[in-house]
Amino acid sequence: MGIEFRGVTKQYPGGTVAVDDLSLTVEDGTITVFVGPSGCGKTTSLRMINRMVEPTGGSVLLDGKDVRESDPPVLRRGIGYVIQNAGLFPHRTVLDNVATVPLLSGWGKRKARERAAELLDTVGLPAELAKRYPAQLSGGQQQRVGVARALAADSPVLLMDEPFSAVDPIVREGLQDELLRVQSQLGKTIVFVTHDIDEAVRLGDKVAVMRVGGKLAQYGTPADVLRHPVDDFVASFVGRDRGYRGLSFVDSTGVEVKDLATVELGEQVSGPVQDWLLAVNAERQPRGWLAPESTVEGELAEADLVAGGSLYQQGTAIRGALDAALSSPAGLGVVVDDDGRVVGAVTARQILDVLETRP
Ligand SMILES: Nc1ncnc2c1ncn2[C@@H]1O[C@H](COP(=O)(O)OP(=O)(O)OP(=O)(O)O)[C@@H](O)[C@H]1O
Repeated sequence: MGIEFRGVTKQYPGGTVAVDDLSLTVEDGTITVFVGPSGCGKTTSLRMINRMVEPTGGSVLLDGKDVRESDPPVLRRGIGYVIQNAGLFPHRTVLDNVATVPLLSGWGKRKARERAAELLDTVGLPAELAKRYPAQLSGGQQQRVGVARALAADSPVLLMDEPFSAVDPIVREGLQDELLRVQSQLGKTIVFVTHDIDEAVRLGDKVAVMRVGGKLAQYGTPADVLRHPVDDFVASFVGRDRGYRGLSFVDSTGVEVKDLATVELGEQVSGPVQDWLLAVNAERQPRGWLAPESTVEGELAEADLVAGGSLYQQGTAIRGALDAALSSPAGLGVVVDDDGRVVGAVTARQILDVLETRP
């Protein structure tokens, strides 16, 4: 179900223009992220979709129909909504929090609870948490309950307002992965608000960058926005390291994978080794590096090795190859196939050369 903003403006009674002539289309079944500094009108834009805020100009269309033609409570029942800190009911159990919307929609108690239990599983929460109260969960777990509750409406549209901002970066990454996984199964139309550009490019099929004054600065794919910012505002907002971030979207064509000498764990290594030598297991999966000048007594064991270096899976974006090369103690990024077996190695120099010669 697509969403269209047509020349939408919101001026609050005090005179603040929170959103100024916003026009964009959110495609059916995609994630669109509204991103921008504090006060640029992201939340106001989101809330005009479910009529928590009414525009003062223009119109919002849901599936081609002006939202003003729908009664707000009916409209909202059909649109999932997730906010920061989850907004859970403190005196209801986790299960009943999630079952709320199905109950409101007239499902029987048992069916609503069964559905709620399924959804807790969908968002990766163990069943034993169902009977707890929200205060007995971690912040990340509460956010998952919030997402499960929003999914319970089984609506094609989901609005998410900074849902993951209150949790630490590691937990946030887990929640983002989970959202992407759930989305790959459910294919909802999701509008997501954040002030974090990393989150925006990670989650969005499209990213709408807004500036204070409620103006849309740029609307495009994450790759577009990172690689071709339309003006200085967008360029500075996406940050100086956008070149590096942008590499997440660049394929690795032209990067030649070089052969790499390896030694298998359990083998005898005679004399001190000359150069960094990659140790692999019987499946040819990398286990660590043998440092130059090191000598091995008897059979090569894990204890002889220096750990380190991320692995680059062949065929994925070039950023992974650069990460692998830069994080490797040997200066050689280890390239693996789908099964994690060593294919060869790349150097950072090679990757930079390829990038420099590209248009
Ligand atoms: N109910 C209101 N009455 C008056 N002004 C408001 C109201 N809600 C928001 N505003 C103003 O409208 C502008 C946009 O606010 P909005 O909350 O949409 O921005 P935002 O981009 O979501 O910001 P943040 O990231 O800080 O939440 C701000 O200047 C804000 O002060």
